[in-house]
Amino acid sequence: MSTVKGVAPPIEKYDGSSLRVLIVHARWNITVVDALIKGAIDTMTNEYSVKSENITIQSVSGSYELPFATQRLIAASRLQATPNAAELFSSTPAGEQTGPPPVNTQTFDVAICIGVLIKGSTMHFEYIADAVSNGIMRVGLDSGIPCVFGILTCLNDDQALERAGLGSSDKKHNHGIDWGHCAVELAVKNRGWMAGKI
Ligand SMILES: Nc1c(NC[C@H](O)[C@H](O)[C@H](O)CO)[nH]c(=O)[nH]c1=O
Ligand SMILES: CC(=O)[C@@H](O)COP(=O)(O)O
Repeated sequence: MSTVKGVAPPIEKYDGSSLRVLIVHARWNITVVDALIKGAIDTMTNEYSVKSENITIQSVSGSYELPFATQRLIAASRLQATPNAAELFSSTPAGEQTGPPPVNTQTFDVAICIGVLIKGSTMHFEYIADAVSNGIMRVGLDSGIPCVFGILTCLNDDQALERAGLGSSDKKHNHGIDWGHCAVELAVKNRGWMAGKI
């Protein structure tokens, strides 16, 4: 029997040709992470014309580091985009502001945080999964830049491989593809929302 699980295809054909995308990934479980990154990038470039030169890729050691690194990279990009950005935020240090930027200080339209957690013998997995999911949500809401939750939380190696399209079953599926679709849709919609369009 086929499954009811999964995301419906996007309603529109979004144009990603001017989007700027930040990918921040962990290097833990890198074989799986690499496949997920490839799935996301191929989807964005092949299906939405996102330019590869507009995709910035940065890595950190583990998934726990993803929210912090993403927050700092967004802050750094704003400083780069507007030389006097620090002054625009005046009393608050760069990176600690909440809400959308005041003017034209955004270099990334969307961030995708990619990591793979595989449960071991201790509670390590549970703590990291909880912290990372909350952290990524917080960075998105605080910065006003959508942050895609590209984290696999797997109970064993096989679950991780299947969800990166590397497994041996006929149900294997690369979730990086879904994250690519999700990133473009949210980035394009958010540009409209920021301009007051509903
Ligand atoms: N066990 C996994 C980790 N653990 C490392 C942490 O994310 C972190 O780097 C460390 O605690 C230092 O702060 N990371 C993953 O991405 N995946 C795992 O399965
Ligand atoms: C703190 C660690 O990285 C490690 O002890 C976690 O162990 P496990 O992955 O078996 O839960």
